[in-house]
Amino acid sequence: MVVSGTVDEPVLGILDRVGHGVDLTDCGLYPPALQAAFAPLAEFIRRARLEPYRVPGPTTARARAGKSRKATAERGELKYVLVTISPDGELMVRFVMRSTEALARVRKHLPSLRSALPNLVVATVNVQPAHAAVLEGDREIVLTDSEALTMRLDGIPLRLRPQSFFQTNTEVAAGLYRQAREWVDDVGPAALWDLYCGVGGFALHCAAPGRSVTGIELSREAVAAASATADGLGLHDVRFEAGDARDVVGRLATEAPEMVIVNPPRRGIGAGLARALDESAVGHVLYSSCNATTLAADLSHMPRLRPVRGVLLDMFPQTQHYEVLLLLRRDV
Ligand SMILES: C[S@@+](CC[C@H](N)C(=O)[O-])C[C@H]1O[C@@H](n2cnc3c(N)ncnc32)[C@H](O)[C@@H]1O
Repeated sequence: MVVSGTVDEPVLGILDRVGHGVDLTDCGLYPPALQAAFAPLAEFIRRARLEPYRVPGPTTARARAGKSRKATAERGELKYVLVTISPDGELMVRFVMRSTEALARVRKHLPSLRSALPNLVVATVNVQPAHAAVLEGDREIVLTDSEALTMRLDGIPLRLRPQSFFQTNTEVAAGLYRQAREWVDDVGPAALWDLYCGVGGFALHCAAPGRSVTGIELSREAVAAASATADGLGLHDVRFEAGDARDVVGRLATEAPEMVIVNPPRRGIGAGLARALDESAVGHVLYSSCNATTLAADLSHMPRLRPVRGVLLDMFPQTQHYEVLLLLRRDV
């Protein structure tokens, strides 16, 4: 939620085209248990005197002439409140602030927030000093004993830490992983790679006796989280490596698994990895994409891998975005 309004009347939601806050706390997208957190969070903002950050407004003629700096000056501290609820009903709340100016007040009043929200297990302050449309900064200050939220999907306790990626819509994510598992089991590979694996959603869902699964992901934190889940479940044939998925190009030529899952960011996997998959001995690719444009571009570099099954998932309801899961099979 973008925080706007005033310290006494904070508005949680989005900014409209002209920068005015729009209250979205009654949006039907939110699960009721998440929605129930908004009023206590607004009360916390009032109590801890967390002044909402104000985007520099449209410049006045005086300001444009350099006669008044005030008209465009940034004010306030609190930019966003990022709220995640786990399927078990636990909350992670991250306050994205311009600086650490209000940190002591956040710490001081946190106990009152915790009594209002007993299901709050992870609370952090993220410092994002830049005036840019960037959701979070590099510095994360954890205020609770716990640093991770357990996202239990189909009995698999995925560990979500602040700054790690998690699919936006947990219920749809569970459906996505179930669909992937079904198609992977139909193919029945003995060796499977999960590229761009994050905290291991696909890899851990697709584990099976006699199947070796390797997840590769850039974020070391996510790899540590995925490995901890695999260890906790006693899945010894599922391992995770920190690295760039595009660097598997060389390995694909010498030790190609029977099947590869890719779930890249919006930019897609790119021509290099797409061509390497196309030219490898990989029999099936499962491509989960949140951007059909880059998916199409990637597919154009994989002419020997034909889409044989596809499903569209409404991962981002009430937006024009969607997730696509495609099963590609090598044309022989
Ligand atoms: C769309 S998310 C998918 C995560 C995971 N598959 C899931 O279901 O939660 C993309 C992931 O790719 C990771 N990533 C981005 N660029 C990468 C790269 N070049 N190599 C490996 N991982 C990358 C990001 O850190 C992020 O976790």
